[in-house]
Amino acid sequence: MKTEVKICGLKTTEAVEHAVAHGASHTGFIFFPKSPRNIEPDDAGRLAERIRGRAKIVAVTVDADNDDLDEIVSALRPDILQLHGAEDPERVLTVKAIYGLPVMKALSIREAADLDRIDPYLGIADRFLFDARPPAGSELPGGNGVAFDWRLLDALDGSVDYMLSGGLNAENIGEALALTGARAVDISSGVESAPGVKDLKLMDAFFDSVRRAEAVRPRSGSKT
Ligand SMILES: O=C(O)c1ccccc1N[C@@H]1O[C@H](COP(=O)(O)O)[C@@H](O)[C@H]1O
Repeated sequence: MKTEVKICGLKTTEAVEHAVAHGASHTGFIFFPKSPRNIEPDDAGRLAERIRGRAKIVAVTVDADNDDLDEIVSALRPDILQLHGAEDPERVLTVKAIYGLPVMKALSIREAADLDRIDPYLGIADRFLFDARPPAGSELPGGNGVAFDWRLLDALDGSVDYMLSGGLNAENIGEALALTGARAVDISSGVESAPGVKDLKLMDAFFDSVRRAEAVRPRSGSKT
């Protein structure tokens, strides 16, 4: 089975079209003003129209209120809402009820106990996104280019559906996939030449590494 790849933080036509043409299953648009990847909802909507139906469109938000979500959902018409803040299970349920969209809840992971935070969202979040804890002083809850210890996911119940994220790049994705058996991955700064600037060659290198890792993956899909 092909690994799902989400290229996140897209801001240009070139980057969006390249990502999808080269195998991105998901495209991510960031709505967080402090991020170098922040995009206005109308601009994201225009970009998304170019690839709608060919890849899933993901709106990435951080503790957004209903007014902001209304604007984002109306302009982007996303397939998935990625909630990357401190949204509790009740808020996830509310967002799902209002917008009728699947929610991918991001959780930051640094130590084994962080996996306990999954439980309250089971049956509520449609999918999880596991990212690293932001480094001290970072203003960004994600997109920091920092990885966590992927071995922590050994303790994960195999039925938990998730995207692996945080500090992935063409050099480490093979090891990340081999260790975790992840079926879906998410990358942002690892395919950038500068914060917020997507690099098409780095994207190609990442897709190549994912395909190489798939070629040696056990057919059962079990972890190596
Ligand atoms: O990328 C951002 O700037 C961002 C801002 C606010 C919330 C989430 C953000 N990014 C998410 O974090 C992952 C991991 O990023 P990276 O690969 O470590 O740079 C990214 O794919 C987004 O889902």
